[in-house]
Amino acid sequence: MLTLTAEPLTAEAFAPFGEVIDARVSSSFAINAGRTQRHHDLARVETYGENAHTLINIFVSQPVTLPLTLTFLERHPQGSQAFMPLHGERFIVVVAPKGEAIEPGAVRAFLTDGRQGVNYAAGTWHAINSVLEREGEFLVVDRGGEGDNCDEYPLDIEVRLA
Ligand SMILES: NC(=O)N[C@@H](O)C(=O)O
Ligand code: NI
Repeated sequence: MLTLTAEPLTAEAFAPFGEVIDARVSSSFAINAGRTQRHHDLARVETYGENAHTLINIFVSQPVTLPLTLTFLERHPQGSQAFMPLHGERFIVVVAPKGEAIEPGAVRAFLTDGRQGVNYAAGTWHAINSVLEREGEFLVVDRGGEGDNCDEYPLDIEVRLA
């Protein structure tokens, strides 16, 4: 069993796995006659393969209990996957670098603060959506198209909060 303590999510720490989506720290420019600040191009949407196209979804997830116990990580080789909470929900992010195998020492766990979303780059290993405290509603942007786009890697992980 791999036991991890979730660390606060930062863009720098998450950079090898994708992007953190956070209007508080991203640049913006005024549009709509100055009434709107556009936080532009915050994450790279990747869609590969036959008939690949971008999907906009909403995930409604039931909360996990702590410590979070996982039996696998998954990856989407044909596309990225972004999760943005719609009501300030905090969630646990567990990731590992792209590759055919996962090195347990390379697995990282993060805790979001409610204003952060994440975009998993295509092929990045990650835990399924793991929201804390209450039912969560997430805007999810990922890849549609032909072929299988979800690989699972068996790994027993326990995640605690600091
Ligand atoms: N399977 C699915 O659509 N969701 C997972 O990919 C996930 O990361 O939660
Ligand atoms: Ni996923």
